[in-house]
Amino acid sequence: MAEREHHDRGGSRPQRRDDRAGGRPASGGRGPRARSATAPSQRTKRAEPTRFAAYTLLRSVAEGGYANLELPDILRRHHLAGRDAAFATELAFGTIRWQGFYDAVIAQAAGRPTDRIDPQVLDVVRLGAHQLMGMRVSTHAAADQTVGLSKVVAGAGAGSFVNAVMRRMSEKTLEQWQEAVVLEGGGVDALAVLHSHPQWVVSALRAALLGHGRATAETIDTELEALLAADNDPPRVHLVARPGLSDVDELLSCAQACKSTLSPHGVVLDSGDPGSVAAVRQGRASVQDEGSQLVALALAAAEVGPDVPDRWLDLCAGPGGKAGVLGAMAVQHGADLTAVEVTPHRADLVRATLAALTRHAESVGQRVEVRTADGRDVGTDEPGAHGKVLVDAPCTGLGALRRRPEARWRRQPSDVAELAPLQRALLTSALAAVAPGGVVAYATCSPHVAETRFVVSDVLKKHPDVELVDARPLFTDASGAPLDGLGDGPYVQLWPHLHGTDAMFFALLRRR
Ligand SMILES: C[S@@+](CC[C@H](N)C(=O)[O-])C[C@H]1O[C@@H](n2cnc3c(N)ncnc32)[C@H](O)[C@@H]1O
Repeated sequence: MAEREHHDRGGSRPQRRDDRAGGRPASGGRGPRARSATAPSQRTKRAEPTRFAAYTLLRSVAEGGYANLELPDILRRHHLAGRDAAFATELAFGTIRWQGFYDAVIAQAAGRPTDRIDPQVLDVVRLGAHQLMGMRVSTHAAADQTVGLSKVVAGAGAGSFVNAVMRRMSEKTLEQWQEAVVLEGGGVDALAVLHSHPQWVVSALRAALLGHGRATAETIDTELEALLAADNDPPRVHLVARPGLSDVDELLSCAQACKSTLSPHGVVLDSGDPGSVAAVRQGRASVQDEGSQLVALALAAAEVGPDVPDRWLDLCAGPGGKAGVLGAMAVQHGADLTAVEVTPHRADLVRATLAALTRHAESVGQRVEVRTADGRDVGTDEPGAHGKVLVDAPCTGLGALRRRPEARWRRQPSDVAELAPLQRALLTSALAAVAPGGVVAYATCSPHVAETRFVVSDVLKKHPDVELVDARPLFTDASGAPLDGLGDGPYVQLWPHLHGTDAMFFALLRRR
């Protein structure tokens, strides 16, 4: 590709304001950009495949698609692999993450609110903004390719507008744009623009850091900025070797990877496609965040009374990531696993995820079963039948924003209230389904206090026969050493900016 030498994924995000305080220049070491004075008629008239693929992904997301799910097909259709696929992915995902900040910049550069810009043209300009401010694409290449893309997707008439906006955006450094768009008064509103999060999400994360004891009045500003910045860092790909089916050495031997420092069964991929790893293709290993691995391993390690049944239950299993680890650990402990999922197509995903494990369990005389059912009924249907139950509750996913670039713009504050009764009902059902002496783990990939502590404390009020267990000793790193920064207990809250994991919440309840 013509401008290949300008592709640099090392500096793929707008720099934080903190970086300026350290004296580093904005935009990855470049000063103010040279004005790009090329007339639109002299710009390219074609769309280069990586930009076109990124644009296609943005349009799919605008129409309700999920970036992670759409990406593989779009890359295939545009024949992109290796560095080109990585460039297109970062261009699209980074643009979606930084959309809030870029829209504030674009509104000023265009002299009109973004809702008065044609949505297709707006997406093209957002991609241009990310090339200018988030990736080290040269000003000329970014402008040329962005104008070319606009002509292809929106007609020649769009070229002049896009050319003008790109020129105005390139007249300021990132640092100057941060100054220009930040809202007066600072606080949550300013952080929301600077770190490209909706305001309500910034407020919820602020409350979560305080509510879980991670931050105090003195440290909250620093902690919150660090957490928001971590949400904008593209996460690395982690694999888990399902215990008994694969191991870390096998993954290291066939992938460019290094050992996880957090999970004894995990590796961190340096590069490459997880689908090229045989163990992943065969369902003996899978892609999984380290925080999710730790949650499944913690429940597997939890002690239960002597007479509890050798039956473990995953009450909300789709698509089966934690069930894969929990089921593998169950088989090693001589227990069976039942994975329940209410949505039929997600239950099918769980079946596919657990196929290799199911065969392995049968070969040693045990059972791993997937059931399409409502988890809220299991407690009534099978009271006291299980020794360990996982409730990985449906939640807002505010702890996994870095993995799902569009999620922050889709979620609404009302989602929290809407999910609340379901979360309480599932935990109540789990407590009915567990035998005396058995344990229930309640987990979410959200640190929102209303989805975590409040759910557990509400349900506990109605269950005098249930006690909260300090979950912190169950969370150890890959060497078995206690994990730092887990809070004051008895709950565990992981944090992206501290542990490098999704912000998983974990509570352990034991039925007396
Ligand atoms: C957070 S996800 C679980 C993720 C899963 N544990 C994993 O690691 O792959 C929550 C799941 O619960 C399912 N769910 C929602 N309501 C449910 C219900 N009433 N009974 C069972 N599953 C439910 C959702 O469809 C979703 O697949």
